Amino acid sequence: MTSTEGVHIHPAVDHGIAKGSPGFSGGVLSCHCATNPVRVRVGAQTAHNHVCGCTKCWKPDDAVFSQIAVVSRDAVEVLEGADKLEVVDASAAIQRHRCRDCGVHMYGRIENKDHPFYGLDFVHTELSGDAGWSAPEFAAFVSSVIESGVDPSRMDGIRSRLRELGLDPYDALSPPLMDAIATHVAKRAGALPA
Ligand SMILES: N[C@@H](CCC(=O)N[C@@H](CSCO)C(=O)NCC(=O)O)C(=O)O
Ligand SMILES: [Zn+2]
Ligand SMILES: [Zn+2]
Repeated sequence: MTSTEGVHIHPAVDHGIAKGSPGFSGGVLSCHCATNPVRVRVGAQTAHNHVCGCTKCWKPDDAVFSQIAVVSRDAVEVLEGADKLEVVDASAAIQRHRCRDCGVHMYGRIENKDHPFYGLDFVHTELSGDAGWSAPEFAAFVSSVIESGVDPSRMDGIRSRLRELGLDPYDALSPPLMDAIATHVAKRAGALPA
């Protein structure tokens, strides 16, 4: 059996996963700047929280995965420090707005109205001091951690640890999200009724 001792995923899950609170209605995310932090209000509970191994999502120092969830873009408002925000990659589907001083990603927005997830922003709820955010439910883009330099020999341990935590590992998004994407594509192509 593969040992999971000493396998770190992300600080928000390494010591057990906090459950979301019923009725939780959001909070304020702050970047890591000691002075004049960027502050972003997320005025609703998040959904589809997951850990993500892709190279594009922001990870705290030494974490192998990011933790990221979605929320309606209407619920996201920059309260302070808008002048410090810059888009990491304007050509990406998810335009991640990061603090140019500390590098933390404050929200990721989809501007393409044809994208299956248009209307949802991506946020890292660990940037909030509030408890009650929706709990991570699965692990996405697990094989992608290799692209960040993780030795492939560590993958058995990483996948075992994810399963131990109850975060089923996938090399893309979870099956329900992949089905939602495929349904959107099929409707646009006329393969399914709109
Ligand atoms: N192997 C690539 C995968 C990058 C990727 O496709 N990431 C996903 C998930 S991010 C949140 O779960 C994605 O949808 N990306 C769109 C975008 O970043 O704009 C890698 O690791 O880079
Ligand atoms: Zn900052
Ligand atoms: Zn990602």
